[in-house]
Amino acid sequence: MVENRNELSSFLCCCLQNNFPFFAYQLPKSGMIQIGVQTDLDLKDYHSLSELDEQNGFVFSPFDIESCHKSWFIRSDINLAATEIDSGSIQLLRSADIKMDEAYPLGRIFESPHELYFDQVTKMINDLKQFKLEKAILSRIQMLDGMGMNCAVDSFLKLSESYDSAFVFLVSIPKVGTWIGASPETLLSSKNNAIETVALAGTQKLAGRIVDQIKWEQKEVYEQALVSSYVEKVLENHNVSDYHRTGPVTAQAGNVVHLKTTYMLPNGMNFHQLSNLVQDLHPTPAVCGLPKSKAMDLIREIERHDREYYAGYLGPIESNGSISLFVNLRSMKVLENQMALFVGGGITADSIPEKEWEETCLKAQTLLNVIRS
Ligand SMILES: C=C(O[C@@H]1C=C(C(=O)O)C=C[C@H]1O)C(=O)O
Repeated sequence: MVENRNELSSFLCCCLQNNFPFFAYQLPKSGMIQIGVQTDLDLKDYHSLSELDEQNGFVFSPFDIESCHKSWFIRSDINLAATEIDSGSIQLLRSADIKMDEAYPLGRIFESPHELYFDQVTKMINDLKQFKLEKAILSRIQMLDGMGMNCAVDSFLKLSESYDSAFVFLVSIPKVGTWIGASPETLLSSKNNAIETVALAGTQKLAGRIVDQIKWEQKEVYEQALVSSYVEKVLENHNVSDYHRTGPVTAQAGNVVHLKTTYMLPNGMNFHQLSNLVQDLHPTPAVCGLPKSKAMDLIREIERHDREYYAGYLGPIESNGSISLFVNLRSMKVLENQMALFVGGGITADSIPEKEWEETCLKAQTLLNVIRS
């Protein structure tokens, strides 16, 4: 826990209450929270990451880039490490007062109860068989009543204290939304000359077992292999061949484990090349499916809610070309007096609806165990 937790908490609450576009995040294994605040409401939306070359800030992109949701860039006009925050830091915010007079549009949040999810999985399995698709990801929303804006900062801080190996974030854009999460999945990261992407899929309950001794069934191995071969195809299309692959190994994410293959890419890719790679990687078959466009159509047809930024990507980018982008998973959209928790899982022709429901409950617990503690 950071020593100045109270000051940090007041600072983040002040950002929220005063409608600043801002972000706070903790990179995996960094143990350090970084904060960036944009001091006006002139937000930039982008189509391709390459438009953001040499900028410092944070990107927030939706699952479906053809939807009404835009990809946003938050500038970090104020850039602070959490440890630097003291009572004087709030003065910095006060000097840039940007109170908005319009209310937030909250959008349509549609919870999928057990019965509906069960029916949707069954339909998805039938469609996968009928149209010969390999995999599609079905998601649902669980509403958390009585936990809203006033719990946002505390929930973020608790997640940052509990999940050292996740990308823990709190991001807020007026009129777009406030999101919190602890993602286990890197989309693409390039820092200190190490460029990395992963293929993550397959889920089991950890249940007190030793991570390295966990065995996987054929269905999960197949699901994860689909993601790996997709990543490899994208790399090949971008003429990246001399990468180093590790795995698949079992990786822990709170109370669940996944299968994960890590790809270390050759040094020296510039921002433009990385942007193009992101464009093609997203959304991976870990959150959309295969073949991509048919899986996307199936998701649009079967899911009744709008994923918005769930299963999109987000993270900091720096003017020196560093990027740390993660998939927006194990995350919640914060509403006035509720939170909408998004969870999903990969469906194949062999899926069993009840097991798929249980998997989403397990994933939801990753967040619930911590924020309700
Ligand atoms: C879709 C989610 O997770 C993704 C799907 C997984 C799966 O199908 O087993 C595992 C990890 C993630 O890539 C989620 O957490 O909502």
